Amino acid sequence: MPGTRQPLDKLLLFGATGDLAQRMLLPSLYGLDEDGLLPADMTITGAARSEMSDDAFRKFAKEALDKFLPADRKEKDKIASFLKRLNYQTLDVTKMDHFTRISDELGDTSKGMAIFLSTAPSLFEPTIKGLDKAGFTHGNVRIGLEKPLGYDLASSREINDAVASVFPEDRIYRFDHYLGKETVQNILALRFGNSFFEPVWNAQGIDNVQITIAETVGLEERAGYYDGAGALRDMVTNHMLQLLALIAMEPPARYDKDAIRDEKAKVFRCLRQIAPEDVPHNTVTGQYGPGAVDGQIVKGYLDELGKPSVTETFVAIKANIDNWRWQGVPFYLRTGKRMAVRRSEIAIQFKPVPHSMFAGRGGLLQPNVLTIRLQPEEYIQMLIMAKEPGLDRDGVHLREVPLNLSLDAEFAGTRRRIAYERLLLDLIEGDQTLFVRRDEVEAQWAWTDAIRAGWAANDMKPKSYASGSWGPSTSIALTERDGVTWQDD
Ligand SMILES: NC(=O)C1=CN([C@@H]2O[C@H](COP(=O)(O)OP(=O)(O)OC[C@H]3O[C@@H](n4cnc5c(N)ncnc54)[C@H](OP(=O)(O)O)[C@@H]3O)[C@@H](O)[C@H]2O)C=CC1
Ligand SMILES: O=C1O[C@H](COP(=O)(O)O)[C@@H](O)[C@H](O)[C@H]1O
Repeated sequence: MPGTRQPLDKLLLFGATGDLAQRMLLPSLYGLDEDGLLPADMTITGAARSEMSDDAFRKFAKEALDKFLPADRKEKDKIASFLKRLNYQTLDVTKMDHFTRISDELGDTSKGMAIFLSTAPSLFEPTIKGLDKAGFTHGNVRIGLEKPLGYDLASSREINDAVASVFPEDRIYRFDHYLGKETVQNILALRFGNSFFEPVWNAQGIDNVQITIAETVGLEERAGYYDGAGALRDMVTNHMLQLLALIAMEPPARYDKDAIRDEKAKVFRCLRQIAPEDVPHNTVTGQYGPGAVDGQIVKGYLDELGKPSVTETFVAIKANIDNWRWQGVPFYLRTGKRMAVRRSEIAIQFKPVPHSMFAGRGGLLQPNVLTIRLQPEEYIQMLIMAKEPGLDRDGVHLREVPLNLSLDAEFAGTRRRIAYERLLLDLIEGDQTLFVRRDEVEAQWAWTDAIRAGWAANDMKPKSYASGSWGPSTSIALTERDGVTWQDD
């Protein structure tokens, strides 16, 4: 709600020397500054363990911008002006006495401050304790927490309790960068800014929903974290379940933090927990072996990791939502690394027509499919049956054709922003709508913890799949058993 936004003029960024800061956070903050969206006198203080002066941090940030900003956005004057906002504090968050150092670096914080923890979740509790001890939790202070929020429900609760002991929920901003993506916000526009989908957006109109986040990258530089997490906890607990909730939720009454998050939370409460005995039937796990991706020969996961591991790099799940709207509609979720293509999309397959008047006179009717492509392209496409032109005497020849709304083309003049630009601006200005509430995050963990318990109970190990494929063949069987085919084209 723009009318109630209250910008703060200080940002304290923990994990400022990390990969996420270099690739996403510093370029995003620059993007906001470039467009005049940061408060004029706002300072950005980076904090991390590495010993660095303010100037060395500015040089570090400049290198990050040089590397990660597109060539047409590197304006010397604007970068120089952005760098003037930056300063740095060397600090180990596990050492409580280090926190007193921040006061000098920050100066007067009476107008409030936004803090963002872009560090491993194991560091959240000590950081919060340190901030509290140094007196940085009172007044107009908001705290942002990068995902993952813990490793399971128990650790997530511990973190939530620790934050809640010093920050009220309305000052806690749990990041899930998928919520900052334009196309993800477009799901709300599509569903609730148009009237024609709602009457069929239910078990009467929809046969199944498929959510895919396929990546071509492998471990990158994150082996330490990823091998302990795996695809389920890295992608499903957060991004994929948020997408599911946006597709499945009831219409919120208003575009605000309470109305939207209440509706998402209700979906999570209706998400059917998968019983241990159903886990082998309803889930598939895989681990990539060697293969070719984008024309390049790549190593398998174990070779990249350099040690044995049973961590899954692919997971597919059949989920069900037990409420009136979605009874009997499977939601198939699928995500993996080193897949055939990079693609995030939601495919909604509608029910077939109840009776075909074209039977024997025009070919088979295909059910309509609505595809919301989140990345790399951004579009919404509806597959519909149309008559092929011609004077055929044996009937009306029908063919599936796409009805396309290319968001890339329609909004060609608008810069595509990094998801973190939206979220960091909302943290600075105080709008929680696109952040995850405590009850949501804990419901997400409870659901995926049950799946992990089922894997352990059934001694399930990931099946190998070739890099550059769509995952193990059992993933195809997961949907085919229900007579459903993954939408892979
Ligand atoms: N990178 C990515 O693409 C994504 C990352 N994330 C999550 O974001 C978080 C940060 O990720 P990423 O940037 O990749 O991690 P990195 O390992 O690259 O960076 C970690 C940061 O934390 C700092 N740090 C580590 N220990 C301490 C300490 N004791 N006291 C103070 N600072 C410390 C490091 O400082 P120093 O190097 O100076 O020691 C560094 O700035 C993680 O939880 C990750 O899972 C989430 C989504 C995507
Ligand atoms: O949170 C994460 O997301 C990225 C994928 O994000 P995207 O915006 O590129 O789709 C994933 O690579 C990473 O493992 C995970 O931690």
